[in-house]
Amino acid sequence: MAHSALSNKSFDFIIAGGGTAGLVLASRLTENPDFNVLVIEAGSDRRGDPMISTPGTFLQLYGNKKYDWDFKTEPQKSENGAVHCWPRGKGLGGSSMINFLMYSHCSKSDLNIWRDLGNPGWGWTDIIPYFQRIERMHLPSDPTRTALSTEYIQPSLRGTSGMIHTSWQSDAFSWAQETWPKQSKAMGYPTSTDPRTGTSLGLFNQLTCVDPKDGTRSYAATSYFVAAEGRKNLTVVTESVVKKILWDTSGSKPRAIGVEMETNSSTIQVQATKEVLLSAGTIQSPQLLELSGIGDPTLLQTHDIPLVVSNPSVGENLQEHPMVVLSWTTKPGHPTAEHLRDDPSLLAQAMDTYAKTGGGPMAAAVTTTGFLDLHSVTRPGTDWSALATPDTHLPQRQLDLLMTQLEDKKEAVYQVSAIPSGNTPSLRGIGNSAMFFHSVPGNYFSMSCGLMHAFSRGSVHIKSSNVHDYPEIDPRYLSHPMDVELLAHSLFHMKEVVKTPPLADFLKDASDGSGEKEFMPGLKPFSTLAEARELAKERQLTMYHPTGTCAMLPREEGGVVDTELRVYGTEGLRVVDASVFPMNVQGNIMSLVYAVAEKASDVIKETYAGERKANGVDGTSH
Ligand SMILES: Cc1cc2nc3c(=O)[nH]c(=O)nc-3n(C[C@H](O)[C@H](O)[C@H](O)COP(=O)(O)OP(=O)(O)OC[C@H]3O[C@@H](n4cnc5c(N)ncnc54)[C@H](O)[C@@H]3O)c2cc1C
Repeated sequence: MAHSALSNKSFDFIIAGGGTAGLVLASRLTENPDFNVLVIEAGSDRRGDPMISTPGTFLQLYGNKKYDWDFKTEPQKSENGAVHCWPRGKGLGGSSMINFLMYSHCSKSDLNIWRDLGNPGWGWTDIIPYFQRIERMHLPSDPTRTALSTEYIQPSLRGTSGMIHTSWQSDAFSWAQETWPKQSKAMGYPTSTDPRTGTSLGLFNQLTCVDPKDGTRSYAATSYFVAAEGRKNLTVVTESVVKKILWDTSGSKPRAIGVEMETNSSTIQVQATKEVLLSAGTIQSPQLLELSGIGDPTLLQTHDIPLVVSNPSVGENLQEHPMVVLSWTTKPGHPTAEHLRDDPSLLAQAMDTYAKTGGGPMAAAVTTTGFLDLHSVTRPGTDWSALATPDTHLPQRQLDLLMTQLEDKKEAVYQVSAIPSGNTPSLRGIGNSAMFFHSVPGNYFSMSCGLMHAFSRGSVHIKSSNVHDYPEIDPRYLSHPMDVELLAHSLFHMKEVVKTPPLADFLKDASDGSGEKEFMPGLKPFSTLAEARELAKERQLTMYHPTGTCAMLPREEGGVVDTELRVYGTEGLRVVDASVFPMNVQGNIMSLVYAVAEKASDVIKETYAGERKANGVDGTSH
């Protein structure tokens, strides 16, 4: 549809943001031919762009405004003013279009905590069917099963006919991938089980969102959107920005009746007869609420935005997975990413293999990951409960639940990952691509430890009434002392891991006789906890998993949406994306974003099922 033809047109549902969650909604809602749906997406349709579809090019997308909003955080007080780049996907598919393709899973306890926070219907058993519905898992070939030790997966727990392809590469296994599960055994970690069982510890090679048919990225635009694309009841406009929600304030509650949007340099209004659904993500869904008059009255007044609903919780409760990375020098003869950097003929060969077969190194994403509990990583003797200090940004109930998970021997406190490549965290404020594509001569291996349940809470708020002004993002990284201590301990543990064979056999010994492995140049040695704390502050990075800014919680406990994801105090308005997570969960969160959107689609369909019957559409009585 021509953008101009949209003006004053009406739809049953308007979805603001055609990202990960937005395209699930679009696809599922238009299964009902009676629903007329409009999706408005700020970015472009990048299907077919090899930079997106080739798994091996993802690290080059960050900071490129063609694909990435390229947000920056506020200077972080607890990190001597450090600024972090926060990439977010801009285009059909949103962040699923640019992410690392890792297909992970939350724990049973993570979701039961959601339920216990006042969200009946959102516990483990409630959400599991949606995980099944999302996934189309491809069994590994025999060489893959042997090389990557994939036997921990229980196929019976997995979806095999869903929208998102999950698989492992079929060739070009790296020494790091083959060694990783063996390292788990050598460290005495628990034997890995399928994360779908609800608990999952140890190191393993996880699934990635790659369609093995041609080795391409499987994401919201190539799956959910493709399934719905030809439907007459779906309209998708790209390169168009939702500016704010339109209201009817004549009833007892303000009702969302459409949106104001900018398209082709003009501003138009489009009507929604049933609902407006915000799926603009953790940064921009709260931005749109505030621009539309829902938020803290003082903040809205500062920006001359008329108050529609007072709710100071909008944009609060921001949570992330902070992580630290260490890198070591590899021994000669073990290929790393730097070999591709330094030898253009190797890169050309990899590209050629990918073009001809859809395989080779360019078809591989990161698989080497795992989860560890507190006691597997930290040094004995720390009084963790003494570090659980109250914080005005962290509700006491959340603090208590965080402590329960921290002390639970079955729960992951850390996600540990590895890649055969160096990393330069000092460039965290310059760009994520620059950090990975470092220019330090030599070959390296990196390991990271990320906190699954951070204690620090931040916020996202508008800086002006203009949708084009990026909001103020303040994760308040490491503002809680627990996070600093947990990361500091993990730095010591990583040093122990790399000193243990088989991994130790691939890394150079330090030349100073210390018995340590040789760090990548520029990395400061540390031997005391005080030094490790400082290093954690210098090297802490984003894991790209912000959540929680439009939390599904009781309103008096910081909630923005209820258990049907309706925005408190309004009618005809829901938020469906990662911003509704009340508390962050273990692992890479995309699978849960898909699951939340699948469940939301069911809830919305159910809301109007009665209406269809009442209208006699199903041939039933009035
Ligand atoms: C670099 C990176 C790596 C990651 N790696 C992984 C990984 O390997 N595995 C994993 O599980 N998770 C990963 N994640 C996290 C995961 O991808 C996201 O949490 C998830 O995709 C978020 O989905 P969403 O629907 O909440 O938001 P998004 O998918 O970001 O969708 C929001 C959409 O709204 C659009 N939008 C915003 N504002 C407006 C507006 N005003 N008007 C119109 N459109 C608008 C945006 O352009 C975007 O398309 C990663 C994320 C990033 C950024």
